[in-house]
Amino acid sequence: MARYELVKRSVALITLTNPPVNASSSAVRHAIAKSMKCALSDPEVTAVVICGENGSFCGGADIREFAGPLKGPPLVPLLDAIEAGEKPVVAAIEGVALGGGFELALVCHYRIAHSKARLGFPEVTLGILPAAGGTQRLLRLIGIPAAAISLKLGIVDQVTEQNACEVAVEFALRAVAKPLLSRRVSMLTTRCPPDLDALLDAVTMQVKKKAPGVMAPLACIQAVRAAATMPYYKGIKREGELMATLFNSGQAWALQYCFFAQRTAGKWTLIRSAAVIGLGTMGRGIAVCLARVGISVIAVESEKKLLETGRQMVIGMLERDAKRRGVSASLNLFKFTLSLHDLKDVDLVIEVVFEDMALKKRVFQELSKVCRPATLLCTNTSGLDVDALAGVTDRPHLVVGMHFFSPAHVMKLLEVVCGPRSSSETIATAMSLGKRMGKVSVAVGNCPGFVRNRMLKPYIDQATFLLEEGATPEQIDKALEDFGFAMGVFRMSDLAGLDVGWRVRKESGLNGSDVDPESPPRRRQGRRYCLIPDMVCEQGRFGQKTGGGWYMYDKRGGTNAKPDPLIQNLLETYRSKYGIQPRNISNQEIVERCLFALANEGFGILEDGMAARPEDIDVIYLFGYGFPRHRGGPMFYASMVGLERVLKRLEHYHQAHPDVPHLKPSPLLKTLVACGIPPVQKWREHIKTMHSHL
Ligand SMILES: CCCCCCCC(=O)CC(=O)SCCNC(=O)CCNC(=O)[C@H](O)C(C)(C)COP(=O)(O)OP(=O)(O)OC[C@H]1O[C@@H](n2cnc3c(N)ncnc32)[C@H](O)[C@@H]1OP(=O)(O)O
Ligand SMILES: NC(=O)C1=CN([C@@H]2O[C@H](COP(=O)(O)OP(=O)(O)OC[C@H]3O[C@@H](n4cnc5c(N)ncnc54)[C@H](O)[C@@H]3O)[C@@H](O)[C@H]2O)C=CC1
Repeated sequence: MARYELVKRSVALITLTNPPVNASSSAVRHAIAKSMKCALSDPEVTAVVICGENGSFCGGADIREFAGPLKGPPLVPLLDAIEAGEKPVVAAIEGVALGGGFELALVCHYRIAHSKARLGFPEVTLGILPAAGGTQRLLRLIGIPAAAISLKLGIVDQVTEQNACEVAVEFALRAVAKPLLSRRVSMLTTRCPPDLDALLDAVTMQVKKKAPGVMAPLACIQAVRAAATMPYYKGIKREGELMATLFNSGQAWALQYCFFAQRTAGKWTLIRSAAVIGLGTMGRGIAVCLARVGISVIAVESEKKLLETGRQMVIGMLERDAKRRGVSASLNLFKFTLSLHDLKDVDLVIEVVFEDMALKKRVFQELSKVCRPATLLCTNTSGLDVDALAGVTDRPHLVVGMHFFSPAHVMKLLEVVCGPRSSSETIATAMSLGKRMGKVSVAVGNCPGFVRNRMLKPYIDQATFLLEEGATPEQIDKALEDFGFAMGVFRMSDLAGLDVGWRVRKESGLNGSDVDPESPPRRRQGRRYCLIPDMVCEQGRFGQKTGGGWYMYDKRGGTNAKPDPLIQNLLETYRSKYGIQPRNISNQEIVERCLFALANEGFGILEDGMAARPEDIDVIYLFGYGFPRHRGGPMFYASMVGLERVLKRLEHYHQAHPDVPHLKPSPLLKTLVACGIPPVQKWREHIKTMHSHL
């Protein structure tokens, strides 16, 4: 519910993690209390930054908890303790800081807000008032006749267009030596106009006229009067008394009921029940994603033993997930079966069996027979033709790809693969189901590899070509990690498992018995091909899961990657076998070749109409491959480097490696350069004229 980490050696970063709005539930309050204790007692820590995950600081108290008895640490003492602490605490506000979230920001000694952040006390709309010192502190900070803009009012210390958390960390480092006394808002005196009584009377009149009979706004005015006329400790007591009256009033219950009713009414959904076929690596995670949002799930396996294993795994995952979120596991939503006939009434099916077209076709034919005519049929294939599957059903318009990424219950990205016959309603339903499951859904076209994996191929290819030419996995990874990736390409491949790509290459005739014996060395299907990844796999090295891949690990499943002399040997033998003279390769070349090849494929995808706009590609890479957010995504990065330069460098590299088609600049890149290099947001205008599959 809150992540605690040390950044820049001495700043404790506390990240609230309670999606969707990081409401301060009892579990979140508990985690804040624990993290603050840690930060204040650790001599290494000199300052603290509090932020929220997923672009939202904190949406206030968890309103769902208002119905039951107060659990977890009460907010007022928790907030008072933060303010009284001897280390500077900086709030990094993105998205919303509302209600209790704003109160949390007010006890921090400094506030850094993104320019689009929204701060405020919407409590009156829930029939209550900010009762964790909010009325008392805000008034002390801005005075009674408050104006309009938070920076001018002095609510925030800095407004930024950048990542608020990063700015706050730098700010915190500078705040370390400064005195904290004047930063404790509760110690300030409220600035009052001389005619306070007249002002409050006039506001009372206005409120009574505008909202006759409504209690909360009037209570707020009384709290304001307390802030103006009483010392903090008395003011907060008054605030608490007013809250107690409101909290137990029918008005508060009614208004809170309206809040949820409004959201429930908006939740008209086609999907109440779903089926998942195949409980392997992906199927389990997908089943958990569905159940997490209250959809009943029928889970299907092919054999009794596998069904039992799948069941155990799903239950374990659900229980761990529920524990982490402080809710009870929704086991009753599940039914496990071996028979597809049990799926006759479900609203949607997600097929997650082996990546085998013949098998998937058999499953889709069968589904076509057993499911009611309106059931949506989805596939999690990572690259097979969705339309070929649609073609074997009686309802091609209801067939769509829902491409999750591993681990499916964790990874945010969902590619919704639109076949040429998928109807708009089918696509919209899959997109909205993705959103409901908390995914970032992006509609993509039906081409081999779709968007993420199609782009990944040239990126990985470049990395392996660089190995042939003289680089090492650790050198390439270091260059990419310095660029901003959490993991370079080889560490990432070891994490994902090398066998998947190996199987795909075999199936596409790139290695194994199907290879044309006449193929010249290091060439396949008319283009350059690096054999090193296949050689690594042939040694049973599939990455972390086998204890070795591009690196060695202390054990199977280990995560601590160490350079492996065996790989070094393999590279040297390979180079001498094929007469390659290793050369020194600069980090610049590594970054350019990997990233420009990635972006170049992105231009190709836009041109083919397989993604609707560059923003979609960037979002896919941010959420589906950990592309460094501060670089904006591969397409935005290309625009920042300058399209002309990207074009020139690609031309240069393509000239040096003419047998690598991925380095040949895409026609769209050339068009954009020719038409004056529009900013990324305007590329769409130049793509519109081309054929879109979306
Ligand atoms: C005696 C001492 C006692 C101490 C008492 C301490 C006093 C307090 O601490 C008082 C409080 O904070 S009361 C809460 C104040 N905060 C609010 O009123 C914000 C309410 N939320 C919003 O305005 C919008 O959701 C928001 C603007 C945040 C986002 O809008 P969107 O349109 O993007 O999204 P929604 O569809 O509205 O919401 C998404 C899902 O989140 C749920 N949710 C939102 N805010 C929540 C909240 N504060 N608590 C619990 N659930 C919340 C919302 O219900 C929706 O859920 P689903 O429908 O299931 O998806
Ligand atoms: N593993 C990954 O990282 C990703 C995989 N995918 C795709 O998801 C699909 C599944 O992949 P994984 O979960 O990794 O495979 P897996 O091998 O872990 O699981 C497949 C499961 O399907 C079951 N199965 C096979 N035939 C069946 C049938 N007729 N009825 C019911 N169950 C059946 C198998 O017993 C097995 O448990 C593939 O299409 C794959 O390309 C997509 C994204 C990522």
